[in-house]
Order: sequence, then structure tokens, then C-alpha cells
Amino acid sequence: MPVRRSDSLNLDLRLKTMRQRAITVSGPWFLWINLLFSLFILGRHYFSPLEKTISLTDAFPVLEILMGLILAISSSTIFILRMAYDQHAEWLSKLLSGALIAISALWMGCFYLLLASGDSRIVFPFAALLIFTALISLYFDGRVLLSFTLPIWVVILFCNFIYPSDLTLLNALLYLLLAGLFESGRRILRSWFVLAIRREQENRVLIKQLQDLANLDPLTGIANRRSFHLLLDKAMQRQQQCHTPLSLVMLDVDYFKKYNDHYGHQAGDECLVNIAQCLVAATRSTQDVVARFGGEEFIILLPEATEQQAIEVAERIRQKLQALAIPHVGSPVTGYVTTSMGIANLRPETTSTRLIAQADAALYKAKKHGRNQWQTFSDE
Ligand SMILES: Nc1nc2c(ncn2[C@@H]2O[C@H](COP(=O)(O)OP(=O)(O)OP(=O)(O)O)[C@@H](O)[C@H]2O)c(=O)[nH]1
Repeated sequence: MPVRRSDSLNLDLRLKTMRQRAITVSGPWFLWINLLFSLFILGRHYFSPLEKTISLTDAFPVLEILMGLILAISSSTIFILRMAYDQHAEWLSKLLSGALIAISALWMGCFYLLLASGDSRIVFPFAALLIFTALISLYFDGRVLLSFTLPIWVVILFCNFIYPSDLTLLNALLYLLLAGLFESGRRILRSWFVLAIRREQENRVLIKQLQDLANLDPLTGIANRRSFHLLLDKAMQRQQQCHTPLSLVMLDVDYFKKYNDHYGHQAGDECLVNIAQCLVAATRSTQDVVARFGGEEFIILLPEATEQQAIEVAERIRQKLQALAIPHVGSPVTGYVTTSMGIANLRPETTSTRLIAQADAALYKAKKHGRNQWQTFSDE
């Protein structure tokens, strides 16, 4: 199946959002690792069973300063992440990326100092561990992963050339092997990540399609009878708790059988779509519900609307249809498509079935009085 542009745009957008989320989930773990590693380097003389070598860093505590900065950046970023109100906010992911790039630059300085002073015992295991834990935590975001690991790769390679005593064939092979493992691992992990997001995206589309099938009328795209009942029950519960008004308008297209007989079923379908659009245009988009109740019958739920406000809606519909002026030569009413409408207002103790029956009774009255008009149940 060809990939549509909108689908790939959606996927790119979803990937971006998920990358932002993922970094705020695995970022803290990686910051803890950096924090522990910097503590280890600070206390290296206590942990190391090997004899202490004289090094550059003894003369001036640059290494201690660098490690102190890693400690400060890691711990403060972890703290901010813990305290943040929205754990997946975009600014948090930016803060984390920035913190990791800064930490990487500090590691670069640290490894350079150690290699320059000939103390390479902990550099290679530490660099390898850092690079592979970075891969585990950041594989989904190539840019951040590369920004963190590249300076470490570069400083080791650079020192191997500057200080050739360290440039053994074994080192070079090890370096190449690590780079190969890193890149292949990154590709595998990333492909799983993209696949998972793509599947999730497909599932979302599928769920939306199923929801639309269950809740929308396929011809007009407005709510169907089933979802109207659900929404009416919900609205009635809310209304009865808050004691606010609620009204219904039920509509029936006048002499629609004659319309079909004269213009054909296809034109009849188009007419129903136009009427549905007209009803939607005449109501408030946020809370009113326009639904197709049956063949050429529509119903409108007007929460928080008094009978007078429902009358205003019905009158607006009548005028909009009049302005549309869809020809209906078979109609004895006006020669154009018209509707009859029944209005019912919710009274205490009224059930939803009863309320619909009241709107239907008012609609029947409108038909009896000559169609192309509205009637209210309260006038009975
Ligand atoms: N084109 C089309 N026609 C439909 C659809 N659903 C129902 N109808 C037609 O709507 C017509 C309804 O006919 P009736 O119930 O006699 O109502 P009416 O002709 O409007 O008469 P009054 O309601 O008394 O004004 C029937 O001819 C149905 O075939 C639909 O989805 N598309």
C-alpha cells in the first residue's frame, strides 16, 4: 500500500513526541550513571588497587573540578526532572539534551587529562561503559546520542595519535570493534523503536475508524442514533445534577418520499447531507449534538438551552434551509425542501425516552399544522 504524505508527516510528528518522552524517561537513569562514574573518578585512589602514578592532574586539580561539574549538572538536572510538574514537557527534554552535551564535553576533558598524563587504566573501560550505557538510554534520538558519544570517541582517537605509545594494533582493533558494535546496536534498537511507534500510530488510526463506524452516520458524517442516546443520557445526568435546562429538537424532512421519487435516491442522499450540514451550521459546535435519528429524521440535543433558545435554533434552521432553497417540485408546501420540527424541554422526573417521545409528539403536531414549521410540546 503506498504511504500517504499525511501518514508519514503524522509518523514523523509522533516520533518527535515519543523521542521527547523517551529521553525524560531514560535520561535520569543515564544521569545517575554519570554521577556515579564521576564519584568513582573522584575517589579513584581509594578504589584502585594499583599504585598511584604521578600525573598531570596532581599538580592542578582540574580533574576534580571537571568531576565536580559533572556531579553538579547531573544532580541538579535529576532534581529539576523530579520536581517538574509535567514530566514529559518539551523544555525538560531540551534541558536534558543540553545537560548531556555539557557532561560529554566534561568527560572529553577528563579523558584527555588522564591519557595525556599516561594514566589510561580507567579510560578505556570507562569510555566503553559510558558509550554503551548512552546507547541504551539514547538510541531513539540519534542527534543527542551522537552529541554525547562523539566527543568521547574523538578524544580517544586523538590521544592515540598524539601519544603513539598507546597506539597499538590491539587498541586500533578494539576501537573499530567497539564502533561497529555501537553502530549496529544503534540501528537495531532504533528500528524497533520506529516499528513500535508505527504500530501504535496504525492502532490509533484503526481505533478512530472503529469509533467513527460505531458513532457516526456513514452518509452525513454526523452522530448516529446510537451515539445520540449515549450523549443524551450523559447530558441528562449532568443537567439533573446542575439543574440547568436541556432541550431537544426533532426534525423530519417534508415529503421526502416524493423527493426521492422525483429526483432519485442519489439526489436524495445529497439532499440529506446538505440538510445535515445546515443543522450543524445552525447549532453551537462545542456542546450541541446533531444526529441522524432515522432515514430522513434528525434530532438535535441542546444542553443548557431553554425552550426559548431551542425555538431560536429551530427558527434559524428554518431560515437557513429557506436560504439554501433546495428545489422540491413534488412538495405541496413551498416547492423547496422544508422540515417540520418538534421541540421538547426537559422537566424534572422526565426520562430520556419520554423526552424523545415529547419531541416526536411536537413534531407530529407541526406536520398536522401544515409542515415547514416548529411546534413545542409544552403547548399541548
Ligand atoms: N435518499 C435517501 N432516502 C432515504 C434514506 N433513508 C430514508 N429515505 C427515504 O425517506 C422516505 C421517507 O418517507 P416517509 O416516511 O413516507 O416520509 P415523507 O415522504 O417525508 O412524508 P412526511 O414525513 O409525512 O412528510 C422514504 O422514501 C425512504 O426511502 C436515505 O438514506 N437516503
